[in-house]
Amino acid sequence: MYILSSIQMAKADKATIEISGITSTELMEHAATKCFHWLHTRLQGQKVKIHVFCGIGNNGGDGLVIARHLHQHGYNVNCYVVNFSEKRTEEFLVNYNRLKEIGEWPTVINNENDFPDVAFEDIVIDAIFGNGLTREPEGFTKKLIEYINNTKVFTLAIDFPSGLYSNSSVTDKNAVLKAGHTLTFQTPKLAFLLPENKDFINTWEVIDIGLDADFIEGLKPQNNYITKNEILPMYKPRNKWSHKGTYGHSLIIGGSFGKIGAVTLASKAALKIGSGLVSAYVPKCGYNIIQISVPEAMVEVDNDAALEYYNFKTKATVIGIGPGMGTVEKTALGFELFIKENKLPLVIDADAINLLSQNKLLLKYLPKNTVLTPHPKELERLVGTWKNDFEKLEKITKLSQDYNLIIVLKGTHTVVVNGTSKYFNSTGNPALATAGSGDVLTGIITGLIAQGYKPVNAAIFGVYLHGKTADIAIQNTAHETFTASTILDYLPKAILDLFEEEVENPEE
Ligand SMILES: NC(=O)C1=CN([C@@H]2O[C@H](COP(=O)(O)OP(=O)(O)OC[C@H]3O[C@@H](n4cnc5c(N)ncnc54)[C@H](OP(=O)(O)O)[C@@H]3O)[C@@H](O)[C@H]2O)[C@@H](O)CC1
Ligand SMILES: Nc1ncnc2c1ncn2[C@@H]1O[C@H](COP(=O)(O)OP(=O)(O)O)[C@@H](O)[C@H]1O
Ligand SMILES: [K+]
Repeated sequence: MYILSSIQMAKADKATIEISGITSTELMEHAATKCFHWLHTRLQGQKVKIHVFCGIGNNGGDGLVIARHLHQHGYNVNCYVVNFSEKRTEEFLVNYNRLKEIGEWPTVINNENDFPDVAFEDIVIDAIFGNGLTREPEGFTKKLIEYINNTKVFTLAIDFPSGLYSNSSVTDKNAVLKAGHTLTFQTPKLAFLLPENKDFINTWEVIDIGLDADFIEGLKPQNNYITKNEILPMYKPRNKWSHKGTYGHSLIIGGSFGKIGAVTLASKAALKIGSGLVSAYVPKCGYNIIQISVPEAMVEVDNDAALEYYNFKTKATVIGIGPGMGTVEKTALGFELFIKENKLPLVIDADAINLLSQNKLLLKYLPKNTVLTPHPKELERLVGTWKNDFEKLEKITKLSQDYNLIIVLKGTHTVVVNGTSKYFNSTGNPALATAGSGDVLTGIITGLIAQGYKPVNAAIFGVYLHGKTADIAIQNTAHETFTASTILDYLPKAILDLFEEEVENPEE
């Protein structure tokens, strides 16, 4: 699914109106009616008090349409116009009049004295600002947003939480509405996927308003939201005449005294995702541990308690390096020689990323399409700090372009960056916030590359499946009891889920 910016959304709105011949008011009616149905399905006519706050642009127009439908269905609805400007859009005015025609006169809010009483148990619909936000809300509009936030009432935001931009950072955090749920039109918005906006975005979903798909395709959006639809075509089914050699040989390099578990998890993951063969290259102290805990894997050993020589004999298809490796001097020196000589595809994680950060000259030796899987702290060591999440994404893009790398920045919405293309993951939940889950991801991506997946696809596919295990598991287990090993237990279900049909959305 593409992620569109505000400018792209406005272009797609306009183009759809021209191409399909429907009017802008009809498009608004269609979009806002879907939002009403979303609410109606859940409320089933309950007499809860609903406050609809409308701006004076088309986001406000949506609010007016929703208020009209709520009124006509007998809900206890209060509609307000937040009068921050005298200009009104045509679609706003059409719907203002339609609301008046059915006997519902919105209350105009001109200053703080006009704020209505809002109780914790009420519902607020936020239709103040949407796609057309050009600057931060101020004056009484900002005060209204603060006022609503302070009530802690459930807030349903239409298209955007008011005050949030799609593609740039908020500078005044008090001027953004904290949405309980957001119904956004046509595509996810980049701002919803960034940790800096965690206070404003809770849950959200996309309402398909039928914008022209060919036109959107022609915009060549660079930001993507990865769901099952994008993942399924990547899947490589197995051939009847294949054998273990067909599915490659993953070599996992890492471990140090006390941290052999990381290599164990990564090796198990590479096997479980289907790598034909898996070997581990660990310090001597890890030999028995891996042999006993992963009988399917082969093991080669280096020096005693930490890697030093990197002189393995395994003829691997791909190497995953870093889990539990440590950064002591001898490991770092050996790593430098290894990187300078290596020609095999690489997945680089954890301490191997930290060693690259300590010696950035090594970056130029990495084979094209090497996958790096940093968490934010590891990324910071590599590229320095950032002012905000948009600048962070720019820094990752530059790193990816400068060295032809694929960067997997891990987090709630892990993003895979390949040059200017970005792929944000849709799966996963806080169950994954547990020791070793990153090591498992390294093994999964390595094992997919071994089987012939293009590195960028291996990264996108692996991240999706990794998150999906937690989403499936959480139906039967608690967040707390999910561990990195549970990811492996649920990999079969995550793969099988790809072939299950989605349940129809009742509102569609
Ligand atoms: N057919 C369609 O197009 C469809 C559109 N749809 C809906 O339209 C929404 C976009 O509508 P929109 O473009 O009218 O912008 P919106 O967010 O309502 O507000 C912009 C107004 O606010 C003003 N303004 C901005 N910032 C401000 C500030 N800080 N403080 C004060 N004023 C500020 C700005 O004026 P200006 O910047 O020029 O001063 C302008 O007057 C979109 O999110 C979706 O909900 C759907 O119905 C689907 C069909
Ligand atoms: N709240 C969350 N929602 C979704 N995914 C998460 C969440 N917290 C952590 N994860 C995922 O868990 C993994 C953690 O990796 P990492 O930080 O390297 O852990 P470790 O070093 O313990 O292996 C990443 O893939 C990350 O995306
Ligand atoms: K809004």
